[in-house]
Amino acid sequence: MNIKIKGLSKIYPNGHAAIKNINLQIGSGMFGLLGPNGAGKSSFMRILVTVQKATSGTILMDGMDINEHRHEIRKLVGYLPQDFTFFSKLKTWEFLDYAAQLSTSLKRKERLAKVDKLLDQVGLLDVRERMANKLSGGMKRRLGIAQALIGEPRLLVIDEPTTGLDPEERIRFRNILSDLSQRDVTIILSTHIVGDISSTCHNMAMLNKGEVAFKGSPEGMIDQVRGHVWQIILDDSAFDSLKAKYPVVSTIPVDGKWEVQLISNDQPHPDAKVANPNLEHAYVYFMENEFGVSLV
Ligand SMILES: Nc1ncnc2c1ncn2[C@@H]1O[C@H](COP(=O)(O)OP(=O)(O)OP(=O)(O)O)[C@@H](O)[C@H]1O
Repeated sequence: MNIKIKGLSKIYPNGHAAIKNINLQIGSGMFGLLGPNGAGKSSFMRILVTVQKATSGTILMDGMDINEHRHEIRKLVGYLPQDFTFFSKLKTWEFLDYAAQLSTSLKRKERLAKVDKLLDQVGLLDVRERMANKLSGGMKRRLGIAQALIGEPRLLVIDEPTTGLDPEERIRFRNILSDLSQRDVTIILSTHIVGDISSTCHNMAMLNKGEVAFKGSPEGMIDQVRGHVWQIILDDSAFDSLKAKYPVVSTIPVDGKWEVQLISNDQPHPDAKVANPNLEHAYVYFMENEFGVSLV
């Protein structure tokens, strides 16, 4: 699916501008939307899946205006919201079968075959008889993905799927997403976890305070910070004085001192050496306003 977003803004009735003049183009494959809590990711995604309307701007999905073709577009979209909840009295397979009845016109036998195929795909076939509300947090998210996929959407929108998952479940979830992205489907994944993006997405945007702070590839975002990440070993007092001035991205205790990585336009200390940047560094760099330091 080809999505063109032009001049998109959302102002809530209380006057809060949650998203401001967003312009983006999103093609097939996995697209990551990175940003801190409150950046406007959920507002943006709810507009994309037609759950709420923008205040201004346009979205074209394969040339169809989202406001004029809401009904058709809903059939093309699968959505896993951040606060996805379950019907407590349904078994795992029953829950998915219920979702299938809502979003497909398949006959019972085909439907049940599809339910089991999807449960297998997300690694839940072994627990198909378990009550859905008794699944672990990670399993619930995977069932959420299965329900979003059941109608064979061309666009899959997933809001903060890995928040609160343990590292093993997070990796498992990322692997499921990577498998999905091999198909001809557009997946938009929102997250505040940098690792979700670096391990799954070739294209991305970073939102900060409702605005697009960066759009491009993760490598492109890392390139922007090259030469601005510095590494240095400091004692307690030197560390205290530098951390008051510069955004610190990592600290490792080494022999009673600190190995520190920080972001600065200029060499922050005579002993500081330029370090190799990663996406985490770039994220901090593009959040510079949070630190009141102008780095770009
Ligand atoms: N219905 C609403 N009325 C007023 N303000 C809202 C409403 N919904 C969201 N906001 C505000 O808009 C901003 C963006 O919220 P949004 O949920 O879109 O951000 P987010 O990036 O998804 O963050 P989070 O991960 O914390 O949900 C926040 O400041 C939020 O408080």
